[in-house]
Amino acid sequence: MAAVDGGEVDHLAGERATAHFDVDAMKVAWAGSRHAVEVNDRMARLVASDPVFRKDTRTMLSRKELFKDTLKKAAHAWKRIVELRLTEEEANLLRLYVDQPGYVDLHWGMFVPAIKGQGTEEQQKKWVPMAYKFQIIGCYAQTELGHGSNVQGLETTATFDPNTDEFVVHSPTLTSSKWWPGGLGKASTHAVVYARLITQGKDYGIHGFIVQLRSLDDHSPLPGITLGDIGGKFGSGAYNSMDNGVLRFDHVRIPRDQMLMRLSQVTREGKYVHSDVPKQLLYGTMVYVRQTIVADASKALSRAVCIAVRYSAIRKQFGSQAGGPETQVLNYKTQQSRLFPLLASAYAYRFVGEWLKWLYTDVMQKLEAKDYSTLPEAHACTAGLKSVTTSATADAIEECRKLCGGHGYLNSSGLPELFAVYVPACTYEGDNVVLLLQVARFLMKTVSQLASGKQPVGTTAYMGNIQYLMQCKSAVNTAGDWLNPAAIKEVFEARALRMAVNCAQNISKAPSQEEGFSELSPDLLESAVAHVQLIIVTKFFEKLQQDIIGHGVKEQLQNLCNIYALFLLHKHLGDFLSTGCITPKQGALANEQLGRLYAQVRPNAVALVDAFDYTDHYLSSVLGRYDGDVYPALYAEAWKDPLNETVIPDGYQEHLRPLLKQQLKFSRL
Ligand SMILES: CCCCCCCCCCCCCCCCCCCC(=O)SCCNC(=O)CCNC(=O)[C@H](O)C(C)(C)COP(=O)(O)OP(=O)(O)OC[C@H]1O[C@@H](n2cnc3c(N)ncnc32)[C@H](O)[C@@H]1OP(=O)(O)O
Ligand SMILES: Cc1cc2nc3c(=O)[nH]c(=O)nc-3n(C[C@H](O)[C@H](O)[C@H](O)COP(=O)(O)OP(=O)(O)OC[C@H]3O[C@@H](n4cnc5c(N)ncnc54)[C@H](O)[C@@H]3O)c2cc1C
Repeated sequence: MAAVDGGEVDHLAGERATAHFDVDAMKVAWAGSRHAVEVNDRMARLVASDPVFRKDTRTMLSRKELFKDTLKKAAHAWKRIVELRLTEEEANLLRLYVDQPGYVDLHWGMFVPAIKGQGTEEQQKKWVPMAYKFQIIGCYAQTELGHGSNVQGLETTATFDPNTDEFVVHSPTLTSSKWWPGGLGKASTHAVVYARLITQGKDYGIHGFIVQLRSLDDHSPLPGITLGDIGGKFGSGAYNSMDNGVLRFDHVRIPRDQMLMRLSQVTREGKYVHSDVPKQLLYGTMVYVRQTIVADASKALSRAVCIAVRYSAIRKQFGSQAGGPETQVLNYKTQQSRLFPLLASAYAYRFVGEWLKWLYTDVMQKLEAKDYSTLPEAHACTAGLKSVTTSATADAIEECRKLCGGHGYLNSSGLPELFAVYVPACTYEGDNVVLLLQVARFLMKTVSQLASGKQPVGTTAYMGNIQYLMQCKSAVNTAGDWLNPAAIKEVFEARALRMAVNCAQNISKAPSQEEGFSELSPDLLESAVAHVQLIIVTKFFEKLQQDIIGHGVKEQLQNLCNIYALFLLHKHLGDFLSTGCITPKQGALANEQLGRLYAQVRPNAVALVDAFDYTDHYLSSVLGRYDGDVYPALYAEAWKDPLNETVIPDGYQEHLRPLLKQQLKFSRL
């Protein structure tokens, strides 16, 4: 049992008893291995049992209190990591379960990877150990007030001065102020700063530099540096624990060797030298983080779905004819058709995230061997999957809130905070529309190369089957035919290819490629989404080909995979019909099959969310409690609100009493 802090009575026991599969084996399938289940469980319990990591009053804290609490938790987490000599894997999980965004996320998630990816061996030797020991705290300072998406438009300058062998870092305009970097506002001592490199009078574009921002003695900003927090953000608690910051430089000097020089160098004389590597490797840290964001999407989504499924099994409304029991809302077909596709999506994102991690590692190994051929594919996959999974997850968390009715709107449900903390994922690390346009660009390039006979590889390999896919018609005849993976794959491939080819044909009619791309960009977005959804569906099918152990586990995953695919088909029916991949009748059959699959998931729903193995501490939701004892928890939680600290509210004497005593008379009455 995962819940370390659940009650004694299991109100969901009846639901758990109806499951047709081995939940422990499903935990292994979800986590990836038995080892992963064990280490996740151990770290989650470690956090849940430590009073410093409590978070039940987080949404009631002021910004200052919340920030201080975040500093305390980060320091305590580090203390525990050192005391217990945790491995890197354990430490990362411990931080995950602490579950409060803070400067450490950017320190480990971007500052260290940026130095590792873009620094020379010598630079790594100097900076990485200091960062690993927390002798310095770093952040990733790229975005500016005036430019975020358009990285080439950044204005901060780093001008080489050969007289002193230094770069002079400067913010020439208001819009060049660094704006947004997490951890910058109050915590970081250092940053990887992206600035235009100018040497010998020439602008060589954006490069990364390590810049010290604050004194290591008293934490005050160094001379020439202006620093602050950019202000409160969406929602209570949530991302306000993070000190997203503003930074300005007034001719700040740094040694030449603090330019990250793995990709290009400036010599002592000021000569610019570019290595024989693609310049896009400068964006490598973003590719790395996008890949981790896809894995995070399944975490956030599964968390919301776990709350909504458990609560929907407890919540009863209507249905009693002659004094009998009311209906669990989970039994309503509408609830199922809204909730089960989200459950299926959580599993789909988990497996595609696993695959993306593999792809990223594979590409990195190839890059080490100077093989850059898979870089465009890695960029397109990370950008596309980041975009599709975060957009769907943000929408899904809000849907789960609605699925929980009125109580979902209470902070104690955990859903408002989860939504507020998650929704910026659609923007940070690349705005989702901007990223999809990158995928579309990649697809248009691939389509244009088909004519020259170039065989596409990787996730676009299906495009090589153009002769067939442009004219095939689905052979589905009955609802049951939609359970055939080949039938599903064929229509998803045909839809994606036909949408891409349509776009390419329409672009070619425009006066220029650029104008055509711009004019067609709404269609290009849809084409990119179709391609990315195909990847997710394909990777789910591939997962099912692997050795999956445990009674009934594979059958459940097959159902979820079919639900994910057929739900998408139903949602994007217009695409499938307008491209002629299926007929209206076949669309209706898919929907019929979807209803049957929901019925099969129903008795397994609670067990399928139990397989996520979340503690009550991590879920932090009275509605999602493992024991299902929702009502006493909701009732008790209300009394913790600061408004209930006194029976008579503050302000009664000044504002309520005079009103009630009619001391202020309305002259016309
Ligand atoms: C209960 C509640 C509590 C819950 C708590 C939960 C706790 C959770 C913890 C949460 C912690 C969160 C931690 C995450 C922190 C978030 C961190 C966010 C950090 C940031 O946002 S950093 C800033 C990121 N910025 C961006 O992403 C900018 C986006 N813009 C770009 O990437 C580029 O500028 C863009 C759009 C790609 C355009 O670049 P440009 O140079 O103009 O390129 P072109 O379009 O002209 O393309 C040229 C060529 O390059 C190829 N290309 C582009 N990018 C890449 C790449 N990355 N890799 C490889 N190749 C690339 C492109 O395809 C073109 O190729 P061609 O062959 O066509 O020429
Ligand atoms: C919570 C949070 C944390 C962040 N952390 C960091 C950090 O640690 N470090 C850091 O450097 N940055 C950080 N950022 C900044 C973040 O990376 C940028 O905000 C993000 O890349 C989007 O850029 P933008 O703000 O310039 O949006 P804009 O590009 O200005 O987007 C505005 C609108 O324009 C549209 N748009 C833009 N370009 C195009 C186009 N070519 N075609 C069509 N539509 C377009 C977008 O879709 C969007 O609708 C963070 C942001 C947030 C919200």
